[in-house]
Amino acid sequence: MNDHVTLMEVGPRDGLQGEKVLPVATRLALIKQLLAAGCRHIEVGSFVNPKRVPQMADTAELFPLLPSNTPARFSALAANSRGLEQALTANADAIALFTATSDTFCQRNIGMDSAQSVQQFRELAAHAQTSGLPVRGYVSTTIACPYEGKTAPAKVAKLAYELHRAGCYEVSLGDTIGVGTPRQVKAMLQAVLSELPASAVAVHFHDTYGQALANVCCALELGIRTVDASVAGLGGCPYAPGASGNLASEDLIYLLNGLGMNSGVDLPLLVAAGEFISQQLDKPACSKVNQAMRVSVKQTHSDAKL
Ligand SMILES: CC(C)(COP(=O)([O-])OP(=O)([O-])OC[C@H]1O[C@@H](n2cnc3c(N)ncnc32)[C@H](O)[C@@H]1OP(=O)([O-])[O-])[C@@H](O)C(=O)NCCC(=O)NCCSC(=O)C[C@@](C)(O)CC(=O)[O-]
Repeated sequence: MNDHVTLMEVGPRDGLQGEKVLPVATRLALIKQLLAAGCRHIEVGSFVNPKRVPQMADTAELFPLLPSNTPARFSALAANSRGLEQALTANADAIALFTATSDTFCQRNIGMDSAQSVQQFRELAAHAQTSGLPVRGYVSTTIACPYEGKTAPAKVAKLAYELHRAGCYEVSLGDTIGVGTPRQVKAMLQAVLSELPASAVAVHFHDTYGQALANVCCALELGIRTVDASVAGLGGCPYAPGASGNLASEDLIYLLNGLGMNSGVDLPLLVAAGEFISQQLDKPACSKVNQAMRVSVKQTHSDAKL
C-alpha cells in the first residue's frame, strides 16, 4: 500500500478567508512557517472579487514575495477569466476552480448555477492548459448543502467526472458544512471512485461535528492519498452559514504519523505555525494537537516547579 499522503495546506486561503483581514506580511510569514514545516502544496490565496472576500484582496501582491528556491507548489483559487489572468500574471504554480452540486450554493458563491459553472470551468480549464497552468477542481456541498439539504452521491460523481474530463488533474471533494459521517462519506466516495481513479481524488472536510478525521480514515481506506487541511483548524466558506473550520492540519499529521503514513511534514513546526497564526488572529488554535501540546507544556512547567 502506498503510505505517502499529500497534505494540501489550505490555511492561507480557506483558513484566512473567513477571518479578519490580515496584512500581506502576516500571510507571507505564515506561508514561510508552513514551508519550514515541510508543506509542499500550499493554497496561498484567491483571485476573486475583493469586495466579496476582502481577506484575499492582496493575493496579487503576495505572490511575488513567495520564496522561489523551494520545491513547494503555490496555488490560488480563481473564479472567472479575470482571476485566471491574475493567476497567470502572478506565476502561480496551479489554479483551483470551484463549483458545487447545489445550484443555490453556487449562485450565492459565484453568481451562477452548477451547470453554468461547469460550462465556465471547461472554458477556463482549456485556457489554463494552453498556458501550461495545472488546474485543480473543487466540488463543494458533496454531502449536504446549507440551502438545499442532502446531496445524492450520484450527483457528486457526475460533477467530479465532468471536472476531471475538463482537465482537472485532481478533484477535491468538499464536505463544506462538515455534516458528513463515514457512512455517507463512504457512499459518496465510492460513487466518485466508480468514475475517477483514486489518484485524481482529494478530500476536503470541515470539522463542524467533529467527524473530519473519521472521514479521512474512510478516504484513506478507499485509496485516496491527498487530503486538504488548514493549519490551526481555521476556515470556512463565507457562503456556507453554520460551517466551522476545516480539519486542522496538525490533527491530520498526528493521525498520519500514528498510522505510520508519511507526509513529509514536521508536526512540532506545524504546531508552531498554528500558534503563530492564531496569535495574529487573537484566538486559540482550534487543533486538538495544539490544545494538547499547550496543556503538556503547562504540565511540564508545573511539574518542574514541584
Ligand atoms: C465569482 C465572482 C468573482 C463573480 O463576481 P460577481 O461580483 O458575482 O459579479 P461580476 O462578475 O459582475 O463582478 C462584480 C465586481 O467584481 C469584480 N471582479 C470580478 N472578478 C474579479 C476578480 N477575479 N478580481 C478582482 N475583481 C473582480 C468586477 O470587476 C466587478 O467590480 P465592480 O465593477 O463592482 O467594481 C464573485 O462572485 C466572487 O468573488 N465570489 C466569491 C467566491 C469565493 O471566493 N468564495 C469562497 C471560496 S469557495 C470555498 O470556500 C469552498 C471550498 C473551495 O473551500 C471547498 C469547500 O469547502 O467546499
